[in-house]
Amino acid sequence: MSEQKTVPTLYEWAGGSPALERLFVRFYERVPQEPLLRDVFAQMDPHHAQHVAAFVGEVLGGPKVYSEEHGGHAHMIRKHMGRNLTDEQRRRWMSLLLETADEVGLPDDPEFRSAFVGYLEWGSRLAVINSKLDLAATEDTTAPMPQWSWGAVGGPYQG
Ligand code: HEM
Repeated sequence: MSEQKTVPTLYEWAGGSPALERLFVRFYERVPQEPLLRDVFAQMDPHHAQHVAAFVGEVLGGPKVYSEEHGGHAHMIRKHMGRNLTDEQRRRWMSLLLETADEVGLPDDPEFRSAFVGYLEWGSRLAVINSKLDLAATEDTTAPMPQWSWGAVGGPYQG
């Protein structure tokens, strides 16, 4: 009988919702010390970190909490519209998030990190593009929820 191997999702490999919440709570604790980012997030919802963790968890193969309870992908797109984010801000957002991933002990194996960074690069560049759109003038913000997986590396680090 052949052995059946189950490939964990990126969400499971990351440590599920507790790990992603730890990551984003700590990240948004650090944002006010960042001159490039603090004004962007000055008015953020008090549950912003949990919402972003739920969104990213769903993208990485976790439960559909953001779609079912927080307005789904269209809501996330609308939250970026009209904010005129710069690439300099995006780069700081990325590097601060990756520094925080190390700080909170998110898995740092090559397989997980390459897939995770791939998603963040893609998503953060779209956030900047969407931030140049005018909320009032854009009717269609529907797009399926992105789904990210291991990609070319094919599965978790095996040692
Ligand atoms: C993969 C990249 C990103 C993801 C997954 C993401 C995710 C999200 C989500 C889910 C929300 C809505 C939260 C809610 O429902 O309350 C949101 C809002 C927001 N995002 Fe992002 N985002 C990304 C990149 C960025 C970047 C690069 C910036 C700025 C440099 C940014 C700035 C904001 C701001 C200012 C809000 C509104 C916060 C508020 O006032 O409530 N995002 N983002």
